[in-house]
Amino acid sequence: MSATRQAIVEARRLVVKVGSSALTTAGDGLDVSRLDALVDALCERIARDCQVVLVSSGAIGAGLAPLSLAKRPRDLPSQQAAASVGQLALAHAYAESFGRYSLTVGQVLLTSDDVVRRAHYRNAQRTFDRLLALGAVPVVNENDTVATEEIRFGDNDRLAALVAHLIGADALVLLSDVDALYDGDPRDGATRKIAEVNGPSDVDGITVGMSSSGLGTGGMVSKLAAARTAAGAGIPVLLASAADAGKALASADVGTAFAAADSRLSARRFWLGYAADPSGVLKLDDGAVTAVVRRRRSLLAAGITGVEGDFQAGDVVDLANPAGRVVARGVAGFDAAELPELIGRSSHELPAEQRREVVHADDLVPLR
Ligand SMILES: Nc1ncnc2c1ncn2[C@@H]1O[C@H](COP(=O)(O)OP(=O)(O)O)[C@@H](O)[C@H]1O
Ligand SMILES: N[C@@H](CCC(=O)OP(=O)(O)O)C(=O)O
Repeated sequence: MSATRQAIVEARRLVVKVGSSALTTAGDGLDVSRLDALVDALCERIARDCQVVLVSSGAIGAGLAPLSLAKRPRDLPSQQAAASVGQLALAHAYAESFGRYSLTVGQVLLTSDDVVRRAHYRNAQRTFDRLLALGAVPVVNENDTVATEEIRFGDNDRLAALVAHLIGADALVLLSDVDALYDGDPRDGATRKIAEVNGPSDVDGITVGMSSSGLGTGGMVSKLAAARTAAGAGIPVLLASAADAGKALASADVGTAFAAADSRLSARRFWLGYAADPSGVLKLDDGAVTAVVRRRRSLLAAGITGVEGDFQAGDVVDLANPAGRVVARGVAGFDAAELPELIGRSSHELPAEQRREVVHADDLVPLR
């Protein structure tokens, strides 16, 4: 067995995320027998002295039938109405199901602010720690009923990766309706299953598509992004089918395993790289990309070719390569308004008071 799968088997703190497509069907809503089977697998793992946080989608899917909606609505107010009805059904079903094992569940509904703003992040951290210390199983979802289009996570895969880092999880398990990552969308015919992902090059060139069930939101795109986020932060990830939850949680010998990067990012650097909401973009030339990404140097004005957004010194900004791809994220040392007359100029050409880094290396995180 690979070291990654071994680490998942031995994890003492685990985040498990289950998608809508594994719990609900368009016509019938919540499938309690599938939910019970998932809870059976989780409780077996909990009985082996492992703390589990469950991130569960399915509120919108579970709210469709009670509201006589035939399919997942597209507009936000209807989705929110469905989530409001469905979340109650979902929480009730989990309370009943874990109750079979005399376990208590605690509902945690998060908005992006709760993990994007640092002060809120610490607050959420304390709530999880206390729930786990008291022996309850936290069941997490996005707080869909109050999230607006702008502040929405939209997909729970990312939320699960952020929660995994937030609680210091040893591993993340993503359960869906597909049994693994494939090198192309499995609906397109001949595709190959990928069992191990040991680094970004193992997923270069594969095609990932959207949800097939019409119930899930992010499809494989968001799962892959979440797996990379967690693995990049030092947390091993297993992607498997919810139907295989028993095996995924007991022996981790199914699905796709994503190896964790060697070192765990500090809370601050993780927050900077993956949780913080960027307020603008600095466009870099090739030399600056090499300096900040490969050599971990500070970003100087000379390597910047353009500035977007209206940010202040201290705000988080994206750093993009000449093709426009975001390669790093960092804390701006200048206001956006100050930069146009500095960029492209080397330090000795600048007045003494402006002769400093635009983004200091300590405040800069390259993204995988
Ligand atoms: N390369 C790929 N490998 C595996 N599944 C893929 C791929 N590309 C697209 N998919 C689709 O992604 C779906 C899972 O995403 P989604 O329905 O959003 O799940 P969930 O509700 O569990 O979050 C699968 O059913 C599959 O059809
Ligand atoms: N918060 C939404 C789920 C959003 C979501 O990410 O769904 P999925 O792609 O099925 O994990 C809900 O509970 O319906």
